[in-house]
Parts: sequence; structure tokens; C-alpha cells
Amino acid sequence: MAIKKIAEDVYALQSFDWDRRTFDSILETPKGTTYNSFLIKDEKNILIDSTEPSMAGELLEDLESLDVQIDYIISQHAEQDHSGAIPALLREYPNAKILGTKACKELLENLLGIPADKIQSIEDGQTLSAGHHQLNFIVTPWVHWPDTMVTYLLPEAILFSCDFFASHFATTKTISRLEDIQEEAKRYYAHIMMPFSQMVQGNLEKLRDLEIKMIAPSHGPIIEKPEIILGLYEGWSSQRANKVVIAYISMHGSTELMVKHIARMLMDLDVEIRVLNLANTNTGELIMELVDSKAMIIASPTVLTRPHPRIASILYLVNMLKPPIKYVALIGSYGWGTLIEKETRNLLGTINVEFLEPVLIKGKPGKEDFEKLDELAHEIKEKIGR
Ligand SMILES: Cc1cc2nc3c(=O)[nH]c(=O)nc-3n(C[C@H](O)[C@H](O)[C@H](O)COP(=O)(O)O)c2cc1C
Repeated sequence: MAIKKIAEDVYALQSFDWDRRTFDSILETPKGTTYNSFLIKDEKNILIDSTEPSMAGELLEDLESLDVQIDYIISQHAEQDHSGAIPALLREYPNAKILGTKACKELLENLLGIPADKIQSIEDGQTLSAGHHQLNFIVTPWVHWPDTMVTYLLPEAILFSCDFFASHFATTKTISRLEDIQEEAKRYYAHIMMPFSQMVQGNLEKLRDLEIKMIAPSHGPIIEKPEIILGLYEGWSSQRANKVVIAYISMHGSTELMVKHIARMLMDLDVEIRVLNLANTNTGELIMELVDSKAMIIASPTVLTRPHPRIASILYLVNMLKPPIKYVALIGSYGWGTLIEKETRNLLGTINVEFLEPVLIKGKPGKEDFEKLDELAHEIKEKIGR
């Protein structure tokens, strides 16, 4: 664990998980992660969030080295990577009071067995005076559970943002350049925030009038130039992109010929595209590309009447993560009979997209098939330009 002073009497206590390579068994974390807890030393000592249960001992050691008793624990989100060490903290500081939203209180009781009388639920806009410091609680639901809130600290103007604006990125640097944060922040947004892009917009609106000098999320680095991450979130959540992602599988090359043809045509039409062969692409790479795409071309051969299983699992994920795509086109080769269109529509059943006329061809594509792909490319160009 590392103690970093981020302002007078304000400390970041970061647990470094350098080797972690996946989160929630789905989100890749190539740069590891950190679990960040924050201490405000004042007349009342306040701890904001905690750490993974397995790292509770390190957090307790750091608090001991800072020689503090804890009066309040602010639980901004009940998930175990932030609140899992609270039971251990309560054993060490039995008089500490826990504050969280009403939804957070219920989850802390259910997930961590914390007694109800230890937790006070707080309302949006409620404040807490620590003495010299004042904490303002802003309820920000669905970034990323229904219980989430952020805390604005005065007079320092630090926003403790929990998962909002976080990234899985184990680094000892504080961030003041866009290049340092962009990739991991985008990966995090794509997997955690994208399904709730409208809630993200609403929560950004709630923060709009605050003067924020520093953002201190509960994973990854402290961000010294808040405008860089606020700008990225504004762009990602406002769905202004117009790229086309082509995700494909081809077992014997026919579907791949179709992909190469339509990709070439779209490039000739000056459409920004990204082509991903799912046989050798990480799922995360595709999900990140979808953050700023307006259309997706799914290219799959028929396997046992349905989309190739790798395509099907991607469709399931796309349906869940709700990228901002507005148009879906299905292309692919089959041998004798196919139900691929029906299955694709089923798998994308809950996202609000327009399905374009599919181009499904028997065997190897010929001249007429390529002409149909040209028509589809023109239609896509026309649609995304609107
Ligand atoms: C395991 C397997 C299952 C298949 N099942 C079907 C099927 O149910 N219906 C069909 O029309 N073609 C089926 N095919 C044939 C392929 O869809 C066909 O060969 C197609 O052209 C392959 O496209 P590709 O060259 O892009 O891999 C199957 C092929 C394989 C290898």
C-alpha cells in the first residue's frame, strides 16, 4: 500500500494490484489496478471508501502509521472492491459511523453483513463538516450500481468520484496529460459506464457547476487536470461518433472476401472504419471501438444454422453493453440453409438499432454479391452521415 499526500491533511491510501489481469471475469486489466481509499484528517477523521477485503491489512497498517482514529467511513459504493474492508475497519474502529446512500446501506447489510445500526443513509446534497473541511455528497446513481455517490471536498475542491472517471491502471504517477489516461479510462468506460450512458450524461450535468481542481477516483491514478477526463466522458456518453466497426469470423475465406470488399468500398466512400477479425481480437478491443461507432457490420458464416459461436457471444455482450450504434448490418456466407438473421435479431433484442437489409450469400461471393455489398456500403454511408 502507498500513502500519498494529495492536499493539506488529505491522503490517498492506494492498494496496488500490479498483477491483476481481469476484472469481473470479463474486463481485461493489462496495466493492473489500484483500490483507492482517501483519508481526511481533521477534528473528525474521515475515510472515503476502503479496499479489497484481501488488502484490508495493508490499509489498517497505513492508518496506524498515520496515527488516526476513524470517526466516519464514507461508503460511496457497496461493491466489495471499495467496501470489502469495512468489516475489518469496524473491528479496529468500532465507534466509526458509516455513511452511504439508502441503496448503499441495504447492499452493505446484504453483501457484507454490516449491522444496520452502524450505517446512516444520506440524501443527495447532504453535507458533513469535519471541522476545517466540508464534504458535500452528490448522489450519482448507476455509475456504476444504483447505490453510487460522489463526494466534493471543500475548501480543496477535490471530487472523490468512486468508479465514475476511474481506470484500471496501476501507476504511481498523478495524471495531467490526456495521453496518459485515455486508453485505460476508455476501456473502463466501455465496460462499466457505457450501458448507462444516459445516466452518465445526467450525472455529468449534476457536476457541471462545481469548480473541480482534482478528481480522485477509487481505481487508478488521481487526475490533476479534471477537464481532460470530463471532456472524454462528455464525448463518449453523448453519442456523436460516426465510425463503422466490421466484426467478422471466416472459417474458409468466403465471408472474409465479403468483408474485404465492403471495407474497401466504405474506405472509397471516405467512411472511417475499423475491421476486427474476432478469431484473433480481444473482446475488449471490440467493445472499446464501439464506444465511438455509429454502425456495426456483423460478418459471420452460418454454423449449424446460426451465427458462428464467437460472433454469437459478441452479440450477447453488445446487447448488454448497449454501445451507441444506431445501425446494424449482417453479411456472411452459408452452404445450404441459414437462420442467422433471426438469431442475430434475437441476440440483439434489447438494443435500439435499425437493422439494414442483410447480404447473405451461398458459398463464395460472385459479381452480383459484390454489387449488393456496394449498395449496402452506400446505404451505410448515407445513414451515418445524417
Ligand atoms: C461446422 C460447420 C457447420 C456448418 N453449418 C452450416 C449450416 O447449418 N447451414 C449452412 O448453410 N452452412 C453451414 N456450414 C457451411 C458454411 O456456412 C459455409 O461453408 C460457408 O461458406 C463458410 O463461410 P466461410 O468461408 O466464411 O467460413 C457449416 C460449416 C461448418 C464448418
